[in-house]
Amino acid sequence: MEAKVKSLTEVTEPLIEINDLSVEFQTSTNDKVIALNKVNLTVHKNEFICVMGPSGCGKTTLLNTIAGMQNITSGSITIGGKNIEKPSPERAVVFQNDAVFPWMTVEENIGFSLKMQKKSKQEIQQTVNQFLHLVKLEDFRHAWPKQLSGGMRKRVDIARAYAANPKVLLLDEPFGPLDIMTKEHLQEELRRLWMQAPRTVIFITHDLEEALFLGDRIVVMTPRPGKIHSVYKPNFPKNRDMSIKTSSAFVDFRKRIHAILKQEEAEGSETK
Ligand SMILES: Nc1ncnc2c1ncn2[C@@H]1O[C@H](COP(=O)(O)OP(=O)(O)OP(=O)(O)O)[C@@H](O)[C@H]1O
Repeated sequence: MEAKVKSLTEVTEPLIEINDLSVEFQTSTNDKVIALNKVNLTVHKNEFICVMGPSGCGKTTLLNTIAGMQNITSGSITIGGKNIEKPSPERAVVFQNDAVFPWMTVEENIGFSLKMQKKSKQEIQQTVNQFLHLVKLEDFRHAWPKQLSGGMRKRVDIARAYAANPKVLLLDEPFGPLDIMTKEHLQEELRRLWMQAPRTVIFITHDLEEALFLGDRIVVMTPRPGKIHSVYKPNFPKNRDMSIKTSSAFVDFRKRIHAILKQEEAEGSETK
């Protein structure tokens, strides 16, 4: 059961079903680390979910498990009713450090996965052009990654993941290392891209404002062993820009979730 779902007004088709998911690790000293403990969550088709929580609460483990890169100890994850067993092109992952190939131009990077999928040259070119346009890099199609800024490379990385036409996009703190202005610019661009080309997105972040700006729902996890503490649906306008950050509804949500995170942090340090 999801805890405290706030004003869930839209009902869409469930796509990802996470049921009683637990993941344990064995350390080198043979100790057991419970990274996830009976996590339950339903993610709907074309929903944008942000996952937040204290460091070490299992956010990356959750993302890696959905990606099929991490074994499940118990419970299950299904996508469209099918169990996840291994990585698949239907789930594209974007990490904190971009995965842009330095030996390929911008357009070759964006078209790479389509080439691997043996799409026709014409289809590759069409999709590459569409995403170059969506991430506003048309003038840089022949540029090499080393000629781009960090923010531009991140746009290539997101376009590369998107162009593969995955059902699910998994993003693990993709804007973490960027400066605040670049970060906010990319947040607006990602939201705009998602509005124009909807996908199911799971976005991990430490940044509460980023989560509130980007997400349709915000999942707050507890300190290790990671569980879902609460799920919020702020219902901000679908089409949004940075100006919502100063709205009273945004400030109010920010305060509420911040208080929960502070309390979790305090409880976590008491039990250490
Ligand atoms: N391969 C591993 N072996 C042992 N323990 C691990 C392994 N991977 C993760 N852990 C532990 O599992 C817990 C969850 O880790 P995870 O990286 O998922 O947390 P996180 O919430 O993403 O953290 P952060 O926000 O700091 O990136 C942590 O205590 C971590 O030390």
